[in-house]
Amino acid sequence: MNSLNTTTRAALERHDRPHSILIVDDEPRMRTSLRILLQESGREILESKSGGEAIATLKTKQIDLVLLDIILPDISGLDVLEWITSRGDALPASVIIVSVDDNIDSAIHALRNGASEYIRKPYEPEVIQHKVRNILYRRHLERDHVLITSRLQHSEQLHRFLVESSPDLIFTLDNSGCFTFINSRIESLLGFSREELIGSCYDTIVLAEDLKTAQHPFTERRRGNRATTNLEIRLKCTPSHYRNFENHHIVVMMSSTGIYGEHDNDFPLARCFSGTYGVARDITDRKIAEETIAFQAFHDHLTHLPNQRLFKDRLEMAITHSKRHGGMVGVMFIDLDRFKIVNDTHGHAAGDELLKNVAHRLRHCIRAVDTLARKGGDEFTVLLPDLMRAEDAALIAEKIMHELGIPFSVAGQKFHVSASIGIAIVPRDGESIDTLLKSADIAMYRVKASGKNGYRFFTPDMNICYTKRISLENELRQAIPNSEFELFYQPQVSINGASIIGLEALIRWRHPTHGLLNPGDFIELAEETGMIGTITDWVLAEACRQLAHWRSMGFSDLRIAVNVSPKEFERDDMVEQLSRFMSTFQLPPDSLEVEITEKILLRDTPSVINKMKTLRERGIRISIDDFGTCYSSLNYLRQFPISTIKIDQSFVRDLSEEHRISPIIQAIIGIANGFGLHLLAEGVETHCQMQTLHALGCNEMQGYLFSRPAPAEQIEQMLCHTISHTTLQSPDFLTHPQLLSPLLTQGLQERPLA
Ligand SMILES: Nc1nc2c(ncn2[C@@H]2O[C@@H]3COP(=O)(O)O[C@H]4[C@@H](O)[C@H](n5cnc6c(=O)[nH]c(N)nc65)O[C@@H]4COP(=O)(O)O[C@H]3[C@H]2O)c(=O)[nH]1
Repeated sequence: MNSLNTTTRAALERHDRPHSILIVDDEPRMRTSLRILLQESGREILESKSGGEAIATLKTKQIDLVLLDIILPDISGLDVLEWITSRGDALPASVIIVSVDDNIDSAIHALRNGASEYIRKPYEPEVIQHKVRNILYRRHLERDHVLITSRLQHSEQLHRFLVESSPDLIFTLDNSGCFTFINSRIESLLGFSREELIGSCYDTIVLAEDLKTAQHPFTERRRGNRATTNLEIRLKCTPSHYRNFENHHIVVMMSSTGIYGEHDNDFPLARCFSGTYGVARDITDRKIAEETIAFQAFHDHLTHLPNQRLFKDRLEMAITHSKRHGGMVGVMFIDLDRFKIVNDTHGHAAGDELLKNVAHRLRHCIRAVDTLARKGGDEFTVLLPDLMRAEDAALIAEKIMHELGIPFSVAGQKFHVSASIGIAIVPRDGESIDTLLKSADIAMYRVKASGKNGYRFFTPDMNICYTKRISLENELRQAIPNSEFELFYQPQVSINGASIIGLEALIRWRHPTHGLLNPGDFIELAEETGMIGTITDWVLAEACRQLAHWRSMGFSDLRIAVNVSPKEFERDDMVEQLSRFMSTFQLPPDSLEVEITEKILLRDTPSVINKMKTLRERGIRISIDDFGTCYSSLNYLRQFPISTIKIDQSFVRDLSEEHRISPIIQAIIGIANGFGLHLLAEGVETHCQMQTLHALGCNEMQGYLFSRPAPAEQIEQMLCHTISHTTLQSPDFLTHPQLLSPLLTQGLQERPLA
């Protein structure tokens, strides 16, 4: 350690500083004669007349030599000497005792206690001058020595600090590759202690797979530009020091250079190679980040399967290979059937989990040389690069269908998954990536169109069907700007009051060439392509506008039901959008009913519940379409603030002359009564269905028996007619159910618009 304090070192470092001499004697004459005797250039002479004064000067000034009398008025000169030597300075002041005391013991005592010389008074001037010169010269040398030693110590300390606190591994190896030095970073980096590594070969810390690469850098003899720089190598961690990643090693970037020491005795001119010096920087985190980025660029983040970029790259290679060497390549397009329902009813977390499980199973259906990629959503593609026969692709498709046929278990629930698979073959169906993917996609759509859950090979005639779908999609985009949508309305009637109590708004698309299209022809496409949002907004605005118009005509109790698809109901701005339309057209809240499907209840998400609660708080009615088809539990009805349930037409259809009893309908009516909900049966087509429903206690109905969905103008005429037709009484109506519709129709013919 450096024993010089900063002041001392600073003083020592001032090389040109004059030597300072302190004369300590109570006799002024003695002091003056010594001053005269010793005065020369490069010397500074100071005087003290007592021991105390001498110590005070020594405390504040850097003194090289003290000429010290023993007999002083206060303390003894020997005490001053003891004070000087006991201070522990790196270079204490030299002391010459100048005394009248001729006792040999005093001299011995003084010399033993650190005095450099003992001169008896009276002294020979030459003697004292000579001794002072010698001491000052020796002191000069000592001062240099102390200074150099201090600088060395300081420099070593600094280097040690730099090496030990370096974030890099710093080491030296002898000429046989064994560690001679290694900084403490090794412990935090690999878990080895320095002691166990010193003397052992570098291969102790190098990963077995990298030993060959490590051989040169760890025994590096070269220097300068030719030496090892920035070589990546993997070092192993001790078992107790595994980091948070699987590989149990770290990656370092290493640089090393040869160390040359003393001259070799046999070759005095050659510098002798004594070992290798190396520095290694931990770049593991950077490597992991790089690998992650590279992986993410080519893989799907949910399933970790190759993404389309990587898939297309491999497909291109397979096509090139097939062109050069012949052979067939298969391209499969897999689309899970009705997967949207899983997302809609169970939420995205369950959907994602299911997709991961599906990906896992699909991976086990293909060979190692094949590539399974996720295209996005519920779509996957498979590359079969080395097919012997096209039929082999069919075998794989069958295997996939069989595997998917086994139910999946996600979040404690069972899911049944099926897929539609389209297959295209190189070179038969094309030799470009886009053509092949498109062909497989078209074949997959053909499977979907013909009932899903199957596979098909692409055939050229499929193109026609595909082209139709694409053009329908393009036309759908233009339907709103071209004002091609219309709302039809179907009356909802009260049997007891024999009146129209509400209307269900049902969208129609007046297609320029295909004529009037029902929602079944385009709503699914609108949902798939994301166009449903714009369509819903248009429907809501138009229904509110129309209702406001009818209410202004005096039909003030009329209400309208509007269908909102599950995906749309999830929209964040759904409630606000609805409220905005209602306030624009100044409609009372209970004049609007939002029809949602039972599937939404199954989602059971806080967002759905909150949205429903807000709607109800604002007075807007909510009805459940197709009630009873999804087996929703009674618990849902308690939890969700519903106002109306609609008996699905599939249950109504079952009611006939022979089967007038329907346990399901009875149960639904019981539930509605029990929960105090409105009840409405839809799809009522026959007299018998109406009477049975009425007998069971269902009073509100909708169906072709009363009226088909019709354009607003026709509905307006119906409304005017029912109001004016006072003869229509409930008992008549029940016994003659056809009364309403024909009468309305007659009314349409007979009565001009009011
Ligand atoms: N066989 C038979 N059918 C009857 C009878 N009475 C009514 N229908 C039909 O049954 C459907 C009732 O509507 P929904 O269950 O809400 O089912 C609707 C609804 O879910 C959906 N939809 C209609 N308009 C819209 C809309 O504006 N937005 C959304 N998202 N979906 C809509 O499309 C579905 C089909 O609508 P539409 O084709 O208009 O078909 C209507 C209607 O024409 C009957 O007595 N017998």
